[in-house]
Amino acid sequence: MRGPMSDTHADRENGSYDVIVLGAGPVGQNVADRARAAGLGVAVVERELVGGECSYWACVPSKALLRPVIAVADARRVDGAREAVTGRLGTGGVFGRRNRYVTDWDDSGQAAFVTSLGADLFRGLGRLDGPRRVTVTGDDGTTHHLTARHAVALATGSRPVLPDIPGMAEARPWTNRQGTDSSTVPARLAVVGGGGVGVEMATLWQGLGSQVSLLARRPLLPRMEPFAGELVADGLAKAGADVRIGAEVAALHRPDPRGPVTLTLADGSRLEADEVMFATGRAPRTDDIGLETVGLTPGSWLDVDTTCLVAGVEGAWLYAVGDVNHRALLTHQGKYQGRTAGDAMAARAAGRPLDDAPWGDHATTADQHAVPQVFFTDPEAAAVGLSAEQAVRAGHRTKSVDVDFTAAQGANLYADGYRGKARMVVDLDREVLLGVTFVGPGVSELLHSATVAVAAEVPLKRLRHAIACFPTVSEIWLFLLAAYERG
Ligand SMILES: Cc1cc2nc3c(=O)[nH]c(=O)nc-3n(C[C@H](O)[C@H](O)[C@H](O)COP(=O)(O)OP(=O)(O)OC[C@H]3O[C@@H](n4cnc5c(N)ncnc54)[C@H](O)[C@@H]3O)c2cc1C
Ligand SMILES: NC(=O)c1ccc[n+]([C@@H]2O[C@H](COP(=O)([O-])OP(=O)(O)OC[C@H]3O[C@@H](n4cnc5c(N)ncnc54)[C@H](O)[C@@H]3O)[C@@H](O)[C@H]2O)c1
Repeated sequence: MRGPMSDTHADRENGSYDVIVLGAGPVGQNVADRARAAGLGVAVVERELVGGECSYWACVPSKALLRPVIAVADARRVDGAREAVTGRLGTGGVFGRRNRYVTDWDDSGQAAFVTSLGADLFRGLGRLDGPRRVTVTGDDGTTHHLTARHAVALATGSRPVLPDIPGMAEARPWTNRQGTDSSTVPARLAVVGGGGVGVEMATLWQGLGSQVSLLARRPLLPRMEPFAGELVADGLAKAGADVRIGAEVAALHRPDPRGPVTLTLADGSRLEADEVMFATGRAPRTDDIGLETVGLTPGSWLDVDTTCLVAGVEGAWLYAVGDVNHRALLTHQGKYQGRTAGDAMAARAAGRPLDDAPWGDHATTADQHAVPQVFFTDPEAAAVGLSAEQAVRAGHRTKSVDVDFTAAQGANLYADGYRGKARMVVDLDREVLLGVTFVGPGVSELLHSATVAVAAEVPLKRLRHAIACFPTVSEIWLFLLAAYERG
């Protein structure tokens, strides 16, 4: 096998590369970056926009749109500042801000970044065509046949799932795409699904002036501590949204495509809205990427090892990174996998030993122990590691400590009438943290302190010497540790 720095002009003319990356979202770009940094010849294939769902219809536009909503809510929590907030949000300014952050859905900047790495960018649909082979079909029907000496990385992301409900096609529902790229505010918006997309979209569109109904079968944010979903539901209700837990949509009717949509719920009641959005989970974009040509099942999530190699494929050449491996459907976690897998490919290509023991350079150990996540709702919900219930289920001997943020003067000074809660889950055998959850205004920037403590397994005896500044929201740490010590 040839080592790194093996791509020559002739190789590229022949479509021969060290590494081929399918999908130029944030994750694919990170694989390409690391592989190029190690001197490998890289081809990147993208069928839509370089930058992926995250840049144009997910993280970036949603946070660009949510920020003005939260900024106004924050100001309204401070006596004196509140009086200065008059009127409604300027939707022109809000949508203009979003358009700037998504570069008007023009990917030339990110495409230039990929080529600046020294990677070749192929525009078109990439499909595996047997081991180490990829075919790219462009919109204009042109075809490129590529081969990979060392690795193919599948970074094709995920798409929204629409449940099989009568009338779905007629209802022309919004998904995360319309929820983030629309520039008109529906007077009434029904949002179905109480996960991350549902709660953020409900916060956003209610804040922009829609009358939002959030329909969730189960309590909100089921993967976080229960109090997170409860406080977020309270916040939405306070903002004027109609939050219905235990609601199930049975049928949809929209006889006039320009008219309202009627939702019939399982209890027989009806709800009329101007748009309905489904935020009911994701499916992997693996149905049409040639998985069957390498013995895998089209449409499946891809099982991977700690270096992100796909299980059940001979020869250590096929990697799956980001949403497609279903480890953690988060950009930052996918990028971490991309960096780790890119480094592992380079080590394997050079014949160097792998450092894939837990927390090694070629191991994605944080995927199991220290995944951080923030929902940018009002209040924000932020968590890292295991919830109390997950920790017990994983067999740990634990103690959970809960503190109300009003204990911290920094929180009270940050927002009058601050409402929020924190929990830390302690591993009693090792006296380190397994997980931490913060819910409250401004907690998103507090989360990284907890992520460092969980990932680095900082002993609690040492953590008590990490002093939070007075008077900041971070003072919550002092009260969590004191509550733990009190027993
Ligand atoms: C509304 C919403 C908000 C979110 N907010 C956040 C957030 O705040 N923070 C966070 O961490 N995560 C957030 N997420 C999750 C985040 O968007 C995903 O985890 C992230 O986009 C995954 O990155 P990826 O590169 O794996 O996939 P994607 O971003 O989906 O990129 C995959 C790329 O592959 C391309 N592709 C697919 N198939 C092929 C093929 N056959 N050939 C060539 N190219 C192909 C696609 O066109 C796409 O460009 C959010 C998700 C949604 C829906
Ligand atoms: N800020 C962030 O980090 C952020 C924001 C949004 C999304 N994301 C990530 O993107 C991914 C996708 O989010 P999502 O909210 O689409 O999926 P999800 O799987 O997190 O939540 C979907 C919800 O819809 C419910 N549901 C499923 N079918 C339903 C039906 N027929 N009727 C009513 N409810 C139904 C499920 O019970 C679940 O609670 C998640 O992994 C999430 O973490 C992250």
